[in-house]
Amino acid sequence: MHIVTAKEMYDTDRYAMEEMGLQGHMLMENAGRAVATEIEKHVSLKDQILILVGKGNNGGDGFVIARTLLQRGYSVEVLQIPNDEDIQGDALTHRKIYEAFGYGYHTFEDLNSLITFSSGKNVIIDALLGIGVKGPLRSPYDEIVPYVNQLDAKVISVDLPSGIPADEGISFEEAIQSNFTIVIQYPKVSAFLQHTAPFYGEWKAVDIGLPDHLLGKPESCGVWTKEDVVASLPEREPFSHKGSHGKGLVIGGALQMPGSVTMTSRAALRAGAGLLTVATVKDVISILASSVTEATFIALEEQAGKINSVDGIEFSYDGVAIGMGMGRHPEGEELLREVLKQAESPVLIDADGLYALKAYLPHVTSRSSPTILTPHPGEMAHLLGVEVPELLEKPFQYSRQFASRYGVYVVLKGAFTLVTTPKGNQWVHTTGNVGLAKGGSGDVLAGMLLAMTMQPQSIEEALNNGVWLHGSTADLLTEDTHSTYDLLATDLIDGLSKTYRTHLSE
Ligand SMILES: NC(=O)C1=CN([C@@H]2O[C@H](COP(=O)(O)OP(=O)(O)OC[C@H]3O[C@@H](n4cnc5c(N)ncnc54)[C@H](O)[C@@H]3O)[C@@H](O)[C@H]2O)[C@@H](O)CC1
Ligand SMILES: Nc1ncnc2c1ncn2[C@@H]1O[C@H](COP(=O)(O)OP(=O)(O)O)[C@@H](O)[C@H]1O
Ligand SMILES: [K+]
Repeated sequence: MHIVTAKEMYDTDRYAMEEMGLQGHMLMENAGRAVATEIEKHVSLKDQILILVGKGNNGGDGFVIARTLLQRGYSVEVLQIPNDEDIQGDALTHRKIYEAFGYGYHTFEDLNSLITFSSGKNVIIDALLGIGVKGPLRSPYDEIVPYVNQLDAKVISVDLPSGIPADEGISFEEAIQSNFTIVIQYPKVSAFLQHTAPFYGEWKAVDIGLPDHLLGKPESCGVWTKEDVVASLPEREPFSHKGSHGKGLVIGGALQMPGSVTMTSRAALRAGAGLLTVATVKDVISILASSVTEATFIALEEQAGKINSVDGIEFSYDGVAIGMGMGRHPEGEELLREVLKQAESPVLIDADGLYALKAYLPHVTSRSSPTILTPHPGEMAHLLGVEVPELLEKPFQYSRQFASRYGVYVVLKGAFTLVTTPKGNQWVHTTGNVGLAKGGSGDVLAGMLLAMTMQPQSIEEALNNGVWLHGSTADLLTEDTHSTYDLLATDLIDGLSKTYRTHLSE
């Protein structure tokens, strides 16, 4: 499923109108009817519905929705916010059609009109502003929005909650807090930003008949879905052997932190790695050996319980993951450099490895094999040299620039984990839940991703399939045997079996 900016939506729209003859009022008819059909799933004939109509095309959708719902027997009133002469173009066409059906509307004079017409309504349809919103809300929207937000009614927004910009990096002051948003054709970027997504409530996209190729480019920014996983995750070949399923190496762990590397290793094996070696300090091996019985070990030189060097490792692996529980110490930088120089396989860098990476970053571009970084926002902000809130304002832009500058894959973790390829393709993940916000979840993800990168699929597919499996496992477990309070990272490792069996064995 594509994710679009306002400009991409307008460009697609223009192309459909100018090149394909899908005129604006036809698109608006499609949009309004599709939205009305979706609204029907959330309301009943007993509900009292008020549709708030703004000045632009979002308001135009409102007139189509009103006509469609009235024709289907619902109790609907319309409050048009601008004066009559300010409704123009396709929106005016649809108001005329609406009136030709014999339906009427009220016009907003001051806040009292809203107080009067919202009284007794238990559903408000927000068709005030769409992707054309610019700057802070102006009068009278700056009064209307807070009033709607304090009403005790179900609020359903059309396309996006009014006041929320479509794109990232745009500040806003107030916006409609929706219960449900019916997105027109493609979700907009703001549906996936930590500070704007909550305004949407739940959302669903409806098809208004724009063919996919209209965006004029191959799909390069979208939501990675179960269908994508099913289409790209390779099946196990009946005659394959352990070597065909990838020989992985995990470098990490310190005497003070034996747990993370344990979780990474077990997760890698559960996710499908054929063979796994853990290179760590001696004391960690004695702890690990009993819980990761399938792995082999390399004892590395150490200082004060931390890995000091990677001497003794022969880099003949299909994939390497480094950094989990390694600790932060000056030697970390040197040993990471060695790994990046010597390993001819994909190298995934996580956690403490990311802190050791910063000085070496400019040299990463010279690697001929993929380099994968899996930062959470704090680690990513450190690599970028910006503050976390600044990063979260524009995660798409920051990730894209960073991935292309250094030629790396970036898995920016969070509630909407964002995978970016060096070419700039971006995939958002909506699986996973707050149960994952607990130490260790990231270590488990690193192991799953390591296993995935060693299977016969592209790195782009591997990372996306791994993130999807990780999030879906959390979702399955919290639907069933666990809650978002008690879920442990180790539960994810064992729960992975359920995800594979439930989703991927049909
Ligand atoms: N393919 C498409 O793009 C389609 C889009 N449609 C709808 O059209 C919408 C976009 O239409 P428009 O471009 O007319 O944009 P809007 O409906 O968002 O309206 C923009 C207008 O609102 C006013 N406005 C902007 N910012 C404001 C602020 N801060 N305070 C107060 N008033 C403000 C301005 O008068 C501006 O011209 C979409 O969100 C969608 O709902 C559908 O009708 C059909 C197809
Ligand atoms: N609120 C949330 N909703 C969904 N997923 C989350 C949430 N918080 C964290 N996660 C996921 O949990 C993992 C946490 O990783 P990370 O921050 O590296 O933790 P740690 O290193 O402590 O294990 C990531 O995969 C992230 O996407
Ligand atoms: K809206």
